Amino acid sequence: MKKIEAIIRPHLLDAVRNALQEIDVKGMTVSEVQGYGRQRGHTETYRGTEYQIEFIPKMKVEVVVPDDIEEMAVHAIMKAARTGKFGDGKIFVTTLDDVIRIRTGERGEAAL
Ligand SMILES: Nc1ncnc2c1ncn2[C@@H]1O[C@H](COP(=O)(O)OP(=O)(O)OP(=O)(O)O)[C@@H](O)[C@H]1O
Ligand SMILES: [Mg+2]
Repeated sequence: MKKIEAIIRPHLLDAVRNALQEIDVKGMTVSEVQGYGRQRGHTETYRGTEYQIEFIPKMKVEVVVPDDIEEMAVHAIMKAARTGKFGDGKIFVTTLDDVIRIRTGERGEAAL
């Protein structure tokens, strides 16, 4: 299984969710996050301490999927989240060891 974390523009959340539902992704977690990429990473020093400024609001979408739909899921997110401008976001993919459905004790892909 793969865990796909996508940092996207907040106003494109519905489009990304719809795109993922179309490829039968079973569940998802979303959260409001703040961050910066290459354009905004400057720091300010105040009384000897460095402060990171200019965090931009983004949404984080997390989905766990079987290996065989990883590429489809990544492409679905890219297509829905891309405007072509700086700040469109990023997708992080990691290998996930296990999933446990708490109610039943099912594990692995059966628990997705
Ligand atoms: N290396 C990173 N590690 C963790 N989060 C990141 C990283 N790069 C970007 N992000 C997250 O993704 C959001 C959007 O990043 P962004 O799309 O600006 O990346 P970028 O590398 O600057 O690409 P672009 O040049 O297209 O703007 C950031 O606000 C931050 O939350
Ligand atoms: Mg950027």
